[in-house]
Amino acid sequence: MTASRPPLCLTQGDPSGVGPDITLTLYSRSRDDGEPFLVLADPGLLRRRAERLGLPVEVVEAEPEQAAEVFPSALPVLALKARVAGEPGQPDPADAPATIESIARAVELVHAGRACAVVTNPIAKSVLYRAGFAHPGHTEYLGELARKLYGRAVRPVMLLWSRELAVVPATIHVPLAQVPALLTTEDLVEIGEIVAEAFRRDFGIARPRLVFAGLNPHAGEDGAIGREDIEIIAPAVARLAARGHDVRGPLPADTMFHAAARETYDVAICAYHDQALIPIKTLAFDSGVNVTLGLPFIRTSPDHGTAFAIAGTGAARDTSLAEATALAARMARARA
Ligand SMILES: NC(=O)C1=CN([C@@H]2O[C@H](COP(=O)(O)OP(=O)(O)OC[C@H]3O[C@@H](n4cnc5c(N)ncnc54)[C@H](O)[C@@H]3O)[C@@H](O)[C@H]2O)C=CC1
Ligand SMILES: NCC(=O)COP(=O)(O)O
Repeated sequence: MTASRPPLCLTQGDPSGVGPDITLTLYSRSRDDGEPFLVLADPGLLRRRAERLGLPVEVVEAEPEQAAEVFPSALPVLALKARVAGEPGQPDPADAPATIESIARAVELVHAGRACAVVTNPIAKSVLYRAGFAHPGHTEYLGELARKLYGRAVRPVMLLWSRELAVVPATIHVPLAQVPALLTTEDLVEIGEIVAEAFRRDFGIARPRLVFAGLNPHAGEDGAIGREDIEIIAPAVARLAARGHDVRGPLPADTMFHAAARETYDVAICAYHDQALIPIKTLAFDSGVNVTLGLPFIRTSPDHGTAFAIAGTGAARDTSLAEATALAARMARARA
């Protein structure tokens, strides 16, 4: 950790999910030598959950500037305006305003230079939708917040990163039936540029090796099983190659994720959510990190969701959150 760098800012996530559990667990085991963080949450929620889990964690209200000093002895929490019920496993749309407030204020803190990165805890999209939340997920909401606060166009791109595999879904939280119409050559080129720049800047890879997955079985089998691979994805690959990128594709998605194939690239850009997330969650569920590229600030998150069934039981592993905080700190160092 660097004393002069502002702290990481963790959001509350859905208060009925495992976010409080993994935050408290990570704090318990990293307070002595870990990267200091501040949590934007209802302090009462964290106190109740710590007691339930039997974790001897003192929760102290603090400003971001006090976080590094407080961290070794107590969990620093910047209190939300809203209080939450946060009953483990019983999500309540009435708690949604606090969940949303936490995300929005975390972005305000990084914008003001009071936090070095946003690390989000999991939200349940359907619970927020029921409360009127108009964004598909964090990724899109963070893009909207960034546009407003920073006053410029932002194209948020979802990256799921692990030591085993890194993947980017070109389309994210959309119905599968809409995917072919949403894939455009221009958008894929823009995503490829954003991904290549991020791997250079944040991951220290001078010339990242990009591959694109095909949309159709066998990448369309020369057009016999769908033409999107030829008409949309291949031209994007050609355009990126012409700009000097190390890029291949479209590759048949069924044969590009085995061990030897993964050695040949740094990041796979996939056509849709599950094409990208199934391989990484199979290989690295406990250590995968969700990163939003293309934002004017750093955002990471554990790759898993709210896991309501195990919230408050002590069964939630904090390993993915630990990787998310470590990666956010690494990115902050790379950008310093
Ligand atoms: N970044 C985010 O905010 C994300 C949010 N979600 C949301 O989470 C909700 C639930 O989604 P699911 O598909 O059920 O996925 P999930 O990741 O919450 O759970 C899938 C399985 O993994 C287990 N699991 C998850 N995290 C774990 C942990 N830390 N330790 C041990 N076991 C763990 C769960 O108990 C369950 O068996 C959805 O509403 C979805 O929108 C899902 C993914 C990411
Ligand atoms: N499956 C990934 C996921 O749902 C996370 O999305 P986001 O909330 O980070 O946009």
